[in-house]
Amino acid sequence: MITKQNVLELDNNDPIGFARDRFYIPPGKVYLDGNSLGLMSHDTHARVAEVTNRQWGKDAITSWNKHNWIGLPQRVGEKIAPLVGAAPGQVICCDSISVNLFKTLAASLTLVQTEQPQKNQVLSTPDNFPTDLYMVQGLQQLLGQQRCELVLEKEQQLADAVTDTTAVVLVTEVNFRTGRRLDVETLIAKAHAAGAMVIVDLAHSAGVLPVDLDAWQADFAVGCTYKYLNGGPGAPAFIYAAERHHAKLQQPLVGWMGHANPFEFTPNYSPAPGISQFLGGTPPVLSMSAVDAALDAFKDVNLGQLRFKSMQLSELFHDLVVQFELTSELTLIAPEDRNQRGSQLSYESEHAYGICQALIERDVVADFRSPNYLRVGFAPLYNSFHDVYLAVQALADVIESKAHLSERWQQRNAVT
Ligand SMILES: Cc1ncc(COP(=O)(O)O)c(C=O)c1O
Ligand SMILES: Nc1c(O)cccc1C(=O)C[C@H](N)C(=O)O
Repeated sequence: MITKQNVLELDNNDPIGFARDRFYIPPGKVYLDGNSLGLMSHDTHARVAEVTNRQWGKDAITSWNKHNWIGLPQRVGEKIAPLVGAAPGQVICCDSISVNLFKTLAASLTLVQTEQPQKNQVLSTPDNFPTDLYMVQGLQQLLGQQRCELVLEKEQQLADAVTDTTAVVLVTEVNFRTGRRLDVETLIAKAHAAGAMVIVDLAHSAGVLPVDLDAWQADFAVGCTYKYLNGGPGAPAFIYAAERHHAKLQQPLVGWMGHANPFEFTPNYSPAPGISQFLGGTPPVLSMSAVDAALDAFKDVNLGQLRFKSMQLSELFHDLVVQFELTSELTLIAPEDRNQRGSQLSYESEHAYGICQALIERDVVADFRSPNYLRVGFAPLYNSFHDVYLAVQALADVIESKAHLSERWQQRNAVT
């Protein structure tokens, strides 16, 4: 039997508990939606004020040099790099995951097909996040099936589905619906043995799992900064490209910021060396500055301890769900083994939307994913064990009072 006292002890003994004070916690709320939008840190709030008040407000255009706005994509990329196991010079902050997928898909197809023109398939999973699949479909339309054909295989059979015609494997480490974490390292080894490249989507990994791109020998990776990196709504994404590919890189969205000498304004494109050639247009200075400041919340936080706490949080949540006897309404679809999960739990329920809305009414923020999943995200930087206790208490209250069955939940919001 888990008691409130046990839970408070976990908080008292939490070696990274100090990080919670770095964030604005919405007053009176338990926020378990950092897997969709991370919370704002005090540093981020202060930086946005500084950038608008002083940099833009007073120094205006001189800030490109004076405050090094122009170097933000590289600077922020270098700050993300240690969180994803990348040595310097391989990560840059820019665009959205979707746009970065387009660039890395095109670049990897070109690299593979230069040596092995018969390889035309991009292998992925039907339950990948839709934008990942749409980007391949768009490229397939543009390049034709001879150069790009999307092939889908079940997540757990992905490694065995790599064939002679596989050019690129596009994999998301943590499934956004189920929270299942894939063994990306083994997948990369299998793909490489067959002469294919791998692009890893780290949307639900960066800032919460110990990602090791260099050690895994990943070819490319993409990720967002608005979830566990807490960069803010619509914050720019990042790209990783392994250094061994830099000399031969070719990506189609060549913009002036990715030029070797953008301020020479020459008519012909010549790529900047290294990772910078993935840049397209002008960086979004306000939101990229927010990301820059948000990353300081990881200062002195050990990533192993972060992962351990994330697993403890999800385990505590589910143990309490079992203790409160809620499993007849909620079926766990995340793996039972906490090692095989990212930092979220997902439950299937006929009434998942109503449960989610009734929870929000009780100041517990989780989210719903179609058709009938309740997702609960754990952000170990700022979530406490007590948060989890309060959340499951509220969940028990929803189910006991049948608040989830209210007519009011017949109509769904546009964004869930
Ligand atoms: C796995 C995954 N990839 C991509 C995205 C979307 O990427 P973006 O909106 O930054 O293009 C999301 C969620 O927003 C996601 O969960
Ligand atoms: N990126 C989002 C957005 O711009 C609005 C609302 C939600 C999101 C999301 O994070 C979706 C998300 N990737 C997911 O895991 O469901």
